[in-house]
Amino acid sequence: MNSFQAVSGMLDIKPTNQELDAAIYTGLQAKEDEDADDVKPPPTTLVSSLDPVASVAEDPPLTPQQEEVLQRILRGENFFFTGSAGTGKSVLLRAIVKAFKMRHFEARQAVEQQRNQIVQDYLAGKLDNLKAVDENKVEKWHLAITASTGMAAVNIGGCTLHSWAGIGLGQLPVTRVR
Ligand SMILES: Nc1ncnc2c1ncn2[C@@H]1O[C@H](COP(=O)(O)OP(=O)(O)OP(=O)(O)O)[C@@H](O)[C@H]1O
Repeated sequence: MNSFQAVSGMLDIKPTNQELDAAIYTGLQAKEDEDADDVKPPPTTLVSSLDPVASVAEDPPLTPQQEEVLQRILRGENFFFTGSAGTGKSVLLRAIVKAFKMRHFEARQAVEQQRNQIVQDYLAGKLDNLKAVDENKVEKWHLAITASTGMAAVNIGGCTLHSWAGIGLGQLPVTRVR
C-alpha cells in the first residue's frame, strides 16, 4: 500500500490508538465557519497556553504512520495529510512544528559552540585572530502555521491564512494589502 492509498483508505475512523495507526490526517482542512473572517487573532497570553510546542509535552507518542509523515516532511517532501475528524492531524502538526523548531534551535546551538571554540582557541593562543563563524551554514526557513478558520487556527497555535497573508477582513483595496 502506498502512502496515498493509506491516506485515502482511512476515512471515518475513531481516534483510538489502534485505529490511528490506520489513519492519516487532514492537514489544515477546517470546519466550515462562515464568520471566520470576523475571528480576531487571540491575544498572546491566551495563545501561550495553546502554544503548539508546549502542547506537544502533553501529546501522546506518534503512531508509526504519524511518525512516517513527520520524517518525510523533515526530509523535505511536500506532504498533504488528510483524514476525518479526530484522526490525529493536529497532534501530528504540533509534532511537525516542534521538530522544525528543534532543528532550528540545534543549528543555532552549533553556531554558538563554534563561536565559543574560536574564543577559547584564541585565548589559548592557538589562533592569531578571532574569526567569524559562518552563519550562512545555519539553515534559514520560515514556518507559517495557518488554517482557513479562526477556530482551526487556534487549535494548532497558528493564524488564519488571511491574517498571515495580510488580507485581514479583506476590506482594503488590493493595492493596500501588504
Ligand atoms: N499518536 C496518538 N496516540 C494516541 N492518541 C492520539 C494520537 N494522535 C492523536 N491522538 C488523540 O486523538 C484525538 C484526536 O486527535 P487530533 O485532535 O490531533 O485529531 P484531528 O484529526 O486534528 O481532529 P479534528 O479534525 O477534529 O481537528 C486527541 O484526543 C488526541 O490526543
